Amino acid sequence: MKVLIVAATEFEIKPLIQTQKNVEILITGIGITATIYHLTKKLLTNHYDLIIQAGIAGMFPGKFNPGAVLVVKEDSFADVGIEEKGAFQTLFEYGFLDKNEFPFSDGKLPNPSGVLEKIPLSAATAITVNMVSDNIARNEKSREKYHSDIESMEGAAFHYVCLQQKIDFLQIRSISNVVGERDKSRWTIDSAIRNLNNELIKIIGDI
Ligand SMILES: O=C(O)c1cccc(C(=O)CC[C@H]2O[C@@H](n3cnc4c(=O)[nH]cnc43)[C@H](O)[C@@H]2O)c1
Repeated sequence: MKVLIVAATEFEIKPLIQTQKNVEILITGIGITATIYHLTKKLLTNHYDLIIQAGIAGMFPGKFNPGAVLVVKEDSFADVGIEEKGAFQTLFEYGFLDKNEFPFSDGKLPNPSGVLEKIPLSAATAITVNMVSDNIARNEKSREKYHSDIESMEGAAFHYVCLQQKIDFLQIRSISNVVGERDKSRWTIDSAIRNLNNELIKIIGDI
């Protein structure tokens, strides 16, 4: 089985890079734009049976704990839309896009592949943002709207490209911080990356 591992930064998958020399890796850079460009470019000339995106993420407190490693069952572009007189509407709500136009289902980007069920990790609902914010009210609105457990800056872009290209995929995220926490001394990046890579190496070994 031909597998590609995708990450926004080399830092997030350093333990994997250092120990698994035969794994093919793509570092996209942080954010939606860089992810879509670099992943699509890679897929123009290469075929993979499975693509795994791995990275850290912020959590909305409640369901999971810092350091938890999760598999994402559904992701959404949470801040792509129109803000008018203080009220935000997605492209679907504004009427620019049909919420069931492929690859969207009800405005979201689920992982439909059977691979997800074979992964022994808790499944999470995610949102993806262009702009990380410490605005508590804004973050709470996003969490309520999408029932999201975690937030990243690339996940939905990854789902979008893989669904469009009809390639099986997995998004694996470990929790490094609470969404909106900008004091990096309160992030648990080291343990999040350690746990993420341990699980990633197990998954690759089991495939
Ligand atoms: O400052 C550092 O030392 C540092 C080291 C490694 C990574 C970072 C990042 O800022 C990584 C950004 C990366 O992580 C995802 N992420 C993590 N937490 C959140 C969040 O609360 N909201 C959205 N994204 C988050 C994101 O996908 C970025 O790619 C810093």
